[in-house]
Amino acid sequence: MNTSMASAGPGVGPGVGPGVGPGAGPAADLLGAGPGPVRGLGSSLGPAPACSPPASACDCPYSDATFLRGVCGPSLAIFLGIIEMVLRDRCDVAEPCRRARPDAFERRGQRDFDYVVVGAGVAGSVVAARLSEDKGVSVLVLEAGPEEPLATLVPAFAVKSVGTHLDWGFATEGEKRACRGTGGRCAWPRGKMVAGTGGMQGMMYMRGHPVIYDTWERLGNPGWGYRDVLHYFKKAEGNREMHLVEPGFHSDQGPLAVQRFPHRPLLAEDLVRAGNELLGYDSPPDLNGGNQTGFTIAQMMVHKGLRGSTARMYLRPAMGRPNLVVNTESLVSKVVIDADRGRATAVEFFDRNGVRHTVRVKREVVVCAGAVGSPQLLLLSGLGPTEELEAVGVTTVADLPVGRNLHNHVAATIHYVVGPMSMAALHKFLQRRSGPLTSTGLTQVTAFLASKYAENRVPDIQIFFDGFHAGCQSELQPALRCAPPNVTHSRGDFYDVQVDLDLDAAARSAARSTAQAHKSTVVVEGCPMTRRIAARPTATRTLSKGRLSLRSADPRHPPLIHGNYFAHERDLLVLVEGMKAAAKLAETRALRKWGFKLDETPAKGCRHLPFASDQYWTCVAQTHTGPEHHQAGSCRMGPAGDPDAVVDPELRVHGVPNLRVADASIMPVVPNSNTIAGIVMVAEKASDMIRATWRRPGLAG
Ligand SMILES: Cc1cc2nc3c(=O)[nH]c(=O)nc-3n(C[C@H](O)[C@H](O)[C@H](O)COP(=O)(O)OP(=O)(O)OC[C@H]3O[C@@H](n4cnc5c(N)ncnc54)[C@H](O)[C@@H]3O)c2cc1C
Repeated sequence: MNTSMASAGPGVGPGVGPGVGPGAGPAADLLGAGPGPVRGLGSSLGPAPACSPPASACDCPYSDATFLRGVCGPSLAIFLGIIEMVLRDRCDVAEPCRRARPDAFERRGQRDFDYVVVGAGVAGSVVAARLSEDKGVSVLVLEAGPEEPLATLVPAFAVKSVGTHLDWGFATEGEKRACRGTGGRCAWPRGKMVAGTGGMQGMMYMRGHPVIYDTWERLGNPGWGYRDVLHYFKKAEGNREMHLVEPGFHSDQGPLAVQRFPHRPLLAEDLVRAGNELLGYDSPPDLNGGNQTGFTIAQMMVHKGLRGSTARMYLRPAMGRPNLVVNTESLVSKVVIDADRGRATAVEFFDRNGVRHTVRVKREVVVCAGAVGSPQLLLLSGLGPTEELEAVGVTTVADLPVGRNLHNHVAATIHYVVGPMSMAALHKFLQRRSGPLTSTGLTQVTAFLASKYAENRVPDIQIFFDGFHAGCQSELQPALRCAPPNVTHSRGDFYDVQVDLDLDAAARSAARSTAQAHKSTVVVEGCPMTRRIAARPTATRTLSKGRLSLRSADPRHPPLIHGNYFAHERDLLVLVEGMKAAAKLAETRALRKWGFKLDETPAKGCRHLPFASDQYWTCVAQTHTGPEHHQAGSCRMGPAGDPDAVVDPELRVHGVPNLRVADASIMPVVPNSNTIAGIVMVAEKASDMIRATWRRPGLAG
């Protein structure tokens, strides 16, 4: 699975309150998390309350939504609990004075706002920060989940909140051709917290091929072609490694910090070499530049060793603004629409105590609840296919194809055969923001390939990698439990960073100095260790379309989701090509020296088929489907008259112009890559369009 304080740290640059600018004092110096301007966010930020470490001395009360201690079972609960506690005591990490609260709305006592933003996820955080730059307007953000927990900021725990109370835990139903191993149900984790799914994702920064955005434009959406949206990619991007990327495509001025992890296993470099050996490339290209084909160590959304979610990079620097209120643990249940006037007039939500509130909206509602949450809310508000709404007792306001055009990438995992988290690692992380806790291991490597089915050689396969990351004992090979005597961890049941690093070095020198490769086994201090590395080829230009509808009119019930994977046969054919390409990697010179070998243990449910045949890979894809996490399109953008369109090219719901949707759900076609870069672009452009609307003569309120 693919999975930063500085600019968002105690100081937020020019225009900030007292004592928090550059050189603001001991916090910055001690922790190496120096404050600096949040570039691109303007200088209109209001004063932020000062705080200074240690956190027990931080001036603002903050209650962290802990989750880590539960993820590895009882044996590690104490160790992981300590990590959470230590993080809480770091003021620069915790930023307690910039946190949203579940009682912010009540405390403010204000019952009407110019803008109400639903969801403080990837897109919502950007929209809220941008709209509140205008001092004369008021912005309320309602987020169903709690604040972004501290442990989610540590890259090594990137996806550990999946399956916890921070995950909506959605699943598709009735898949006929996919997820057969799990009864036709594919898991769709989605983040329920400030930062949204951006708090549980792998941090990879990938935009997708220009042709995707040109397709959006061709489908009737002027202003969304690549030449136009490039401006917004750049507006958002704060690239800290401009020397690595192609001139003309990037910017170092935006709030979203983009750079490679400070740490990577040695194997990562060889994996890239192996891939480019296969493709005949000398050096990895900038996959966000002019050529999207090849293998690379990707740039990630990280800053100073911590996850750079949009909540951290956009929203928190804005939290001191008097015109911005962010209320957590608030489930929005309905947008109230005056059908006669075609206008959204209010938003209803339930607070953490289950009490219902109504907020009046003076200008616009901006729905940023994600590819599942946004269509669900529109449906609950009477916007959707009449028949479906009537079936659950919701009165139709406008008959719109909400929930259709839902689509996603699809993957399958293949394994190759070829350590543990300790106090030492924690120390390294806290002192220098270095070491394995600051990365996600091999997940920082990715590749884009064009299968034989690809149109115009535009990549239709992305490969992700996994392995060499912090994990629980259950994720390890049994042999790893044999702990060498010098292991620094106390119980021998968690990846030890020390071992991890030594293992890399030892494996390399062993493989180099002795021709007798240990094949899948390396020996460290007399302890035989086997590792399982995974590659996850992913079909990214999928043609299969699913749908989302209401299960009931109760906003607390999850919607019905039909992913409809592999409904279009080409998606499966492309994925099988991707699996074959990934299998070939094991044959490269660069990886053979590691004793890399395809794991030939037949996959459950596919043992009857000849290993590595097309039928075998097809069976693996359909049985052990990787349902992927790049859902999009469920409130599709398109012009008036397009029967598939829910929002117009300015992201206004057709028929309700002061209700916009801005997130992954508006994408007519999902990018052929990870999605966040594209979503942030959408949110930046949406914010500009909203602000421009209200600057028009006669409209300013
Ligand atoms: C395990 C995993 C790994 C991933 N890795 C990557 C990666 O490496 N790179 C990448 O680019 N993408 C990655 N993704 C995909 C990416 O995280 C999502 O595409 C992205 O977060 C979606 O953004 P969004 O703004 O559309 O929705 P979200 O970020 O999900 O935000 C929606 C927000 O709305 C809130 N909400 C929903 N309904 C309501 C309601 N009724 N009332 C109030 N609030 C509500 C939610 O709680 C949430 O906070 C990954 C996803 C997963 C699950």
